[in-house]
Amino acid sequence: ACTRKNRNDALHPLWQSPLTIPGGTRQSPINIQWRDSVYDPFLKPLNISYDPTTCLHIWNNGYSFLVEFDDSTDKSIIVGGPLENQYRLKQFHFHWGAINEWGSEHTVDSKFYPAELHLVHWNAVAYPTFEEAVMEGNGLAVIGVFLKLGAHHEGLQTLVDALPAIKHKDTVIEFDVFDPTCLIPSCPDYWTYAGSLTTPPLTESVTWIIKKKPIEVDENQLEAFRMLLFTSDGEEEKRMVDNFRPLQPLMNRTVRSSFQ
Ligand SMILES: COc1ccc2c(ccc[n+]2C(=O)c2ccc(S(N)(=O)=O)cc2)c1
Ligand SMILES: [Zn+2]
Repeated sequence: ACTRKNRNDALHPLWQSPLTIPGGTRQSPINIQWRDSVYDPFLKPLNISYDPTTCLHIWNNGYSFLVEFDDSTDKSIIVGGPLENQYRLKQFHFHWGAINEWGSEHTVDSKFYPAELHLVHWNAVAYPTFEEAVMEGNGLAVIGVFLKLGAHHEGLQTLVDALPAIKHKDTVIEFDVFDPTCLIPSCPDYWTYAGSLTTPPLTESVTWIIKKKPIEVDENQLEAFRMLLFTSDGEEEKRMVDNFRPLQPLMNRTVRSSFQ
């Protein structure tokens, strides 16, 4: 039997750093208790306008796979909702489980979904670079969309077809045109709360916007996520699964809803 020096060996490198931010008061993810969320009539509809040609590439960064966008202009932005001004789309990625019983980062009334999509935007009005925005309380806005097992998702299949080419960590392929709007439910309802990045550097810079309605994907599409690897080509293979952070304490926060 193999002997591990310590438990950390078992953990993906991402989690070998401290899991908690000392003095963290607004960490993510959290459980969203539907009946404790507070309807805010002043929340605006979220306005999403993405230019599909700003899509650059899809890559495996060793903790998820992400599709990155050219964020040097205001061509792909979100505005409205709980946000003070517009935020630029930088990338989207997913978190998922080894089986369909879990995988999402946020939960709703303690229910896990098999996966969760994060569309990451930054406040280019207030800050000159993404790296600076990551360090500021109003620097980032992430739209969270739950994935549930159900019908085949046509838009997602375009991504799924590219995954075999980025099986290993640090592999990347061109991705010329993709409109992530097809991955966002048309139902306008969302919850919103002040939180953090869910991977290091775990900075408390995210306005979370969690869509109430999930999108449906089929078993083959979820299985395609699970054939990705955390590891580089030539290393001992470790399947990329369970890349979600444990739930964090709500502490002194209220989750607001855009719907009654
Ligand atoms: C300043 O150094 C950084 C900054 C950001 C980094 C990062 C490493 C990985 C991911 N990021 C991210 O941008 C990032 C991390 C987590 C998330 S999440 N899962 O949407 O909270 C979104 C984006 C390093
Ligand atoms: Zn994420």
